[in-house]
Amino acid sequence: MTGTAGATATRDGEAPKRSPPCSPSYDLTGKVMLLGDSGVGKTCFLIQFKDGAFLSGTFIATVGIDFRNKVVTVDGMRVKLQIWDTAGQERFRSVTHAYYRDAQALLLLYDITNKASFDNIRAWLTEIHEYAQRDVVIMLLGNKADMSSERVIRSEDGETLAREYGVPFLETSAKTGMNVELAFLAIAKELKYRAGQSADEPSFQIRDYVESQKKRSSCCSFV
Ligand SMILES: Nc1nc2c(ncn2[C@@H]2O[C@H](COP(=O)(O)OP(=O)(O)OP(=O)(O)O)[C@@H](O)[C@H]2O)c(=O)[nH]1
Repeated sequence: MTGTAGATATRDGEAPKRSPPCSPSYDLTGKVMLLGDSGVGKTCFLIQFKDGAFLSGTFIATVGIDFRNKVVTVDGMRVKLQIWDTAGQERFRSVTHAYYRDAQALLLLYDITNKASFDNIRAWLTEIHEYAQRDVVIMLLGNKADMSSERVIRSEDGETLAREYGVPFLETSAKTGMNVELAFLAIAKELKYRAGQSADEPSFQIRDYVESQKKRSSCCSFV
């Protein structure tokens, strides 16, 4: 028996009941990439956001590139974030460069306990300017903020670098979840704003938004 797409099977003679038309479970989609040196916590950051879990134990470096989807709701709009987790190791760079072009947002991570990962941020930004779209949204993240006793990069150093490049900055922890959701929500809000969905709203500034939420987070435990 041949069937009709979207129809539910019935007894002979009865009109087939049609399924409701497929409606996508999101209003907008955006591609986000996680970048930064190997070991800064990109995979853990993504898993914390997607599943609310932290992978501790043996570190397994990402090979190539992988992605996960998550739909977030901002101001009543569902934004599907397609999040690409890249390998930080140098030998995979040529693979990941190919994915920069159609990314709308890049989360660039360093590890606050690893000076080299912070020093390499300028080289990452050079690569981004070479391979990504000119108007790509960039956010700088100082990860592993839970490891305060091993900190070698001060928060002010991250802030100064971010200001120099005109990008928003957050310290985060993929272990505790600190500021993980805020980073993605800020990106989703910016993508929504850029898509013109908020034409009647005052203009959205991602750096101001992140700063205001950071202040709320330090005063009222909001993440
Ligand atoms: N304490 C703490 N450890 C973390 C955090 N994020 C990641 N780690 C640990 O750091 C190590 C590296 O984490 P990954 O997420 O695999 O690093 P990555 O940046 O994806 O590395 P590549 O795949 O090689 O690019 C793992 O042992 C994690 O458990 C964090 O926020 N706090």
